[in-house]
Amino acid sequence: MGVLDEAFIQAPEHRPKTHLTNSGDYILSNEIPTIDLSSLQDPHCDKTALAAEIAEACMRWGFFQVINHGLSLDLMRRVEKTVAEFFSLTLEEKRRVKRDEVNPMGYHDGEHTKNVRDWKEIFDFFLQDSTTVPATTEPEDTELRKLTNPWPQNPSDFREVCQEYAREVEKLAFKLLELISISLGLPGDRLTGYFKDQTSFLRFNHYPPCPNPELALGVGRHADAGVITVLAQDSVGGLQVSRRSDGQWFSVKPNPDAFIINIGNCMQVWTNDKYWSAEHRVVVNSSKERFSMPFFLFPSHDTNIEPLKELISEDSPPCYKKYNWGKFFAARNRSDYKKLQTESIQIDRFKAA
Ligand SMILES: O=C(O)CCC(=O)C(=O)O
Ligand SMILES: [Fe+2]
Repeated sequence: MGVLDEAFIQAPEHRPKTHLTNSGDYILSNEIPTIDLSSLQDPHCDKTALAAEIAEACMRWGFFQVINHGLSLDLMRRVEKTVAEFFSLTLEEKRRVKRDEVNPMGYHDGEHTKNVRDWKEIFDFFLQDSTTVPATTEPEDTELRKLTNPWPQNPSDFREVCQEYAREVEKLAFKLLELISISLGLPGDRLTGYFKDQTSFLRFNHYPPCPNPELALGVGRHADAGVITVLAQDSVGGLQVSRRSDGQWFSVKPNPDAFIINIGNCMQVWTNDKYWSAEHRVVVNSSKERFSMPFFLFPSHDTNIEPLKELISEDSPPCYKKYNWGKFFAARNRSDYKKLQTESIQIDRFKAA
C-alpha cells in the first residue's frame, strides 16, 4: 500500500475535514458517554441504574465507551501483540489465509465500503468454528453451508490467544445485551434466543500510515449490520461518529483499556428506531499505524429481524419490514468483497412504506 491508488479516493463530500496531522493531533470529543461497569462485579448489583445510562447513550448516540469491563488488560495486550506480529508478516504469508468468495473469514486487503477501497488490511474469524450460513444470497434457496476459520501457522500462539480473547469479549457482549434488554423494559434474557447458532465474528483491523490521509479513509462511513459491536482500539485514534441529531462528525477519544460499544442495524430494527445505529468512519494519518479489534455480535442465520412486538403499538407502528439475517449477511459479504453495481446494502431497504 505505497502510493495512493485511485480506488482509495473518496468523493469530495466524504473526505475527512479533520484528519490526523503528522504530530497526531486531532479534535477530541468527550461527548460520547463513558459508562463504568464496575458494579457488575457484584452479582447482586441492581442493574437498573446502568441500564438507564445505556438507554440514554443508545438513543442519543448509539455509541458509548465502557470502562472496568472485567476483561483482563493482560489478555488485551497479549492479543494486540500477536495481531501486530501477524500483520508484520509478508503479504505472501498473510495471503495463505486469505478470504475468498465462499469463505469470508481470514486475511483480506481489498475491502470496499460503499464501493471505495478502505486503507486497511484485516483478519476475520468466526466465534463458532464452524458457523452455519446460507449457501447463496437467493431468497428461495434454503441450502446451508458450514464455514470454518482459516488460521495462520504464524505467530505460533495466534489461534490460541485470539480464541481466548474472543470468548472473553463474547461474555462482555452478552452482559451488555442483557443490560440493553433491561433498558428497554424487557426481561434480561429476552434477546438471547436469537444467538443459538450465532454468526458473530471478530475482526482485526490494521491501518498502515497513509501518504494522502486527506483523500482516503481507513473505513468509509457505514453503520454496523449486526446487533452490537464491542471494539477495542489502541491509543492512536481515528474513529469518528456521526451525531444522531445533526450528522456532524465527532472523533472518539482513544482509550486502549476501554471498549467502545455501538448499536448495529439489527438492534435499531428490533427497537423500532428507538436506539440508533450510528454511521461511523475511520480517518488515517501519514505517520502512525493503527490497530483496532471489533467484535460483531450477530444472530443465528435463521433469525428474522423485525421490530420487537413488545415495542410496537398503535401509536408506534413498525418502521421496518421483516428480513432474514442470514440472507442479509450473505449479501453484505459480497458487497464488501468487491465493487458492486449498487452503492450499498443497508436496512433502509426494509423501511416500512
Ligand atoms: O477501527 C475502528 O475504530 C472502527 C472499525 C469499524 O468501524 C469496523 O470495522 O466496522
Ligand atoms: Fe464499523
